[in-house]
Amino acid sequence: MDLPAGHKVERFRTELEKLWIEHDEGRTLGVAVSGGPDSLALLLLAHAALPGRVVAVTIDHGLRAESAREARFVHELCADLAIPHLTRRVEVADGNLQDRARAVRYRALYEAFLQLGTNTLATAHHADDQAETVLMRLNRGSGVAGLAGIRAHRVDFNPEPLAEMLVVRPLLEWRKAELEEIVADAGIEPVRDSSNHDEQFDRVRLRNVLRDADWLDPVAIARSARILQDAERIVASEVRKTYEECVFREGEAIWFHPGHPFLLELETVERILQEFGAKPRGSAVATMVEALRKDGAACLGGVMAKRGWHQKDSLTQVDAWKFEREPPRKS
Ligand SMILES: Nc1ncnc2c1ncn2[C@@H]1O[C@H](COP(=O)(O)OP(=O)(O)OP(=O)(O)O)[C@@H](O)[C@H]1O
Repeated sequence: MDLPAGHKVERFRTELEKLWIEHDEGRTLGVAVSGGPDSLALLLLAHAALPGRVVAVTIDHGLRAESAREARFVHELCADLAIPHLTRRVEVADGNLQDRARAVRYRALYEAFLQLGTNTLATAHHADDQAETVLMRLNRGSGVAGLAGIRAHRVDFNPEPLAEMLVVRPLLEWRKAELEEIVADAGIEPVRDSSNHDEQFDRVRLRNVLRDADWLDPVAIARSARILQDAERIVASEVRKTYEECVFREGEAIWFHPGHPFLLELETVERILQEFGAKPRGSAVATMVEALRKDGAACLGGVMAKRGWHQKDSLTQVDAWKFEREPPRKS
């Protein structure tokens, strides 16, 4: 089997080193491999860049008839490359199938990788995935966190056994076509998931639009998302400061002293709403802040907000916004 060319392996190694915080020579990298072209390319790149330090896991959701066969195919490929590999079968209850399947998949991945001796795993999300995600969120009026897209790295927790998991996405600036080429050059026939073409999913419709719009550049979109991931961290620290200095809890009510840039008011109000257990969309929170600025009153997610005088202390009254739970409606 032909492994990826040297310059591709070098490019991958450079990207991985940026993400692999506290990288040390002996550390093992877990690769989540579905058997599709993207994750097979990730497996080949990782194997070439870190020989003897890669382990892999495949999750069999059992949602498609061929899934057990596909997991066996990945297992055999890993055996050929001497890569330790585990398959985990998971059950997904009905409901929001994709979200639910994702949560169950990550949990199972974490447990299997811990069993294989690593708490670091890579997934094969690439620039085309990132561009689809960012465009879908732009179209929903998302804020900074949404537009930051798929995170290049994130830390998560596995409850049992308790472990900090580092998830890295070293392929976010690679095009899908480049990954397919790596797999084809190795002479491997990847698994094809038919739901990747199902037009009932927004993502697939957008994928088709992107394919036909050759003037849109997914790598450029992915780079912007990366900048926004930094911006998100900076905004988060400003929001923490605003929260400490300008938000006051009084009994069941929360007061906020406004007069900040729109973005800070938006993020702070979103956090206040979360304190009441509400989780509205970013675009709805933006509408609420606009209404508060203009009319001094707004309701969202069971929380009402009104402009009023906040008696901050015996000497100071501040023109502020007061947030309270909406009273139960009379029948
Ligand atoms: N069945 C699976 N087994 C192992 N890894 C998987 C499986 N499905 C997906 N992955 C990993 O997750 C990556 C993204 O997959 P995909 O785009 O299908 O999932 P998603 O639901 O959009 O992503 P995510 O769940 O991470 O938000 C894959 O490239 C692969 O690394």
